[in-house]
Amino acid sequence: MDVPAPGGSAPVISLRGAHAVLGARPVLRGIDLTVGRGEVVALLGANGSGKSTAVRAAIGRVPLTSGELELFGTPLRRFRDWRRVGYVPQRSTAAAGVPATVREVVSSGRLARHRLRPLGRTDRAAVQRALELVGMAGRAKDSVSALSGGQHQRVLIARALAGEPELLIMDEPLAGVDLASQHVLADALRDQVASGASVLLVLHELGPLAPLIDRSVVLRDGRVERVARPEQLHDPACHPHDSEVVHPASAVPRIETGQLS
Ligand SMILES: Nc1ncnc2c1ncn2[C@@H]1O[C@H](COP(=O)(O)OP(=O)(O)OP(=O)(O)O)[C@@H](O)[C@H]1O
Repeated sequence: MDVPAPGGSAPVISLRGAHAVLGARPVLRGIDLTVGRGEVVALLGANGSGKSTAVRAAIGRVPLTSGELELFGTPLRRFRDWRRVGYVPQRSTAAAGVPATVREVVSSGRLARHRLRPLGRTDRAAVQRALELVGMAGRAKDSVSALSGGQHQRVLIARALAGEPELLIMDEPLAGVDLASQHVLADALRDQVASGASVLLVLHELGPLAPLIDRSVVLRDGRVERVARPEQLHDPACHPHDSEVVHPASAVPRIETGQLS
């Protein structure tokens, strides 16, 4: 049985009893993860605990050996509306070395919306807005290969924002990003959330994003170890397992809907 999200609408992500195997290794071992509409959920845990695999499973990029996944209330096998989802993978330099400008890379975030049609005025405005949100508008004409790692990360985030997704998934968006830029990203995210977006973030430290986070889900060895409010994780970067336990998510699914009280 699925758990209703706050407000009664279907959760944007509903992953239930997810198991996944990579190579011969069981990496997800029965994960429940629900993100309700308008919620900001942080996925925490030690290296190798399965965070990246869980978010990739949550968008169907890692097949489940058992378990269920629904996006916006639709089972994955029937879900087609990918323009509602923006995904920023774990830091990659995939676009580096490509002879593309910052604006071109960010514009590619509109692909799912405009397909092969040329960018229209609305598309261009969304691209410009995304560039401004991450503080990269001044570098729009530069080649991405001329950017630092942190700037590159901001461009990839802008690419996801340009698609105006209802669900934004970011895998370690703060990795290698200086504190000033982390605040820029926090402001960009706050803006998205204010306009109704739901967000799933993989993080090692909450940093300036802490005030935005409704719920933290801590993974350990491919399982949900606990679900907590951010303030209950006094130092998630160093001691993700020392914090106060609220409830195991699997035992108390109500918490997974963000109804911590
Ligand atoms: N392609 C793969 N083949 C086999 N094992 C894999 C593969 N990708 C990841 N794994 C293993 O799955 C486990 C979980 O990896 P995952 O990247 O999901 O962890 P993580 O929590 O995101 O870690 P980190 O904090 O280091 O990014 C690790 O033990 C990893 O070695």
